[in-house]
Amino acid sequence: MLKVEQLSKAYGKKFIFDSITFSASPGEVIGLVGENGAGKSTMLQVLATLTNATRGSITLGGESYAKSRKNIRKRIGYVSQDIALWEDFTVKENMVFFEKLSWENKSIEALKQLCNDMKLDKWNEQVKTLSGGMKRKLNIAVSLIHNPDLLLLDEPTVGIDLKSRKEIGTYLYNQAKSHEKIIIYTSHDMDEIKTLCDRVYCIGEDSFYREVLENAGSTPISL
Ligand SMILES: Nc1ncnc2c1ncn2[C@@H]1O[C@H](COP(=O)(O)OP(=O)(O)OP(=O)(O)O)[C@@H](O)[C@H]1O
Repeated sequence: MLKVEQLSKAYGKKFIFDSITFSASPGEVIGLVGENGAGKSTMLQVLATLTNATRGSITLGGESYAKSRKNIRKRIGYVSQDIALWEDFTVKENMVFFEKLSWENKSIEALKQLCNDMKLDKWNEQVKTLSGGMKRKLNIAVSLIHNPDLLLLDEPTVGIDLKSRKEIGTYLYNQAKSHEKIIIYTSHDMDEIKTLCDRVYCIGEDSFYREVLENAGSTPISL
């Protein structure tokens, strides 16, 4: 269980969000929505331990972020909005490179299977020759190498075609359900959010998103 209590983040005197409380259980897919600048990426960065909260507490499976930061990091997968891959390396070389940096030992076969499960079959091709959708899939596959309990994805499906979007969505959904992972992801695609998410949290000024989601039959929760 991820528990976020009275979490605030400020840059200087400006609060990006203030006193936010929510939780997520293993197996849940959580959508985080809000307008540009609402603080979605900042929230994911705090949850990913990339930046510190100003106030509040976070625990993952009972373990405190404040007390066990190093250990918590091993349990988190994070995919930023920007693709973070070696463009001149092949898919295989990227997977092997990031496996060496990770805390897990995975065989080449297991790494290849991870890519195949995502319908990413360009194993021996250089990343720079892949489409944007394929790169996004590889970025997600890299984040899963160490088998994280909590997967944080910042707009994982932005700018990619419907087929790849659906493949990524289905894959992530199955990851949450079959492997009891908590997935929190941001998107501006409300159809996708409605289809995939068990729960939707709205951050910042949320009246627009609330209305769109409610009209689509979803019940978003304001943070
Ligand atoms: N390192 C930083 N220093 C100061 N302000 C920052 C920093 N990072 C983000 N911000 C500010 O925090 C606010 C929230 O930004 P954030 O990127 O979290 O929004 P977002 O909801 O993810 O937006 P988008 O939908 O455009 O990705 C913005 O006003 C941004 O300018």
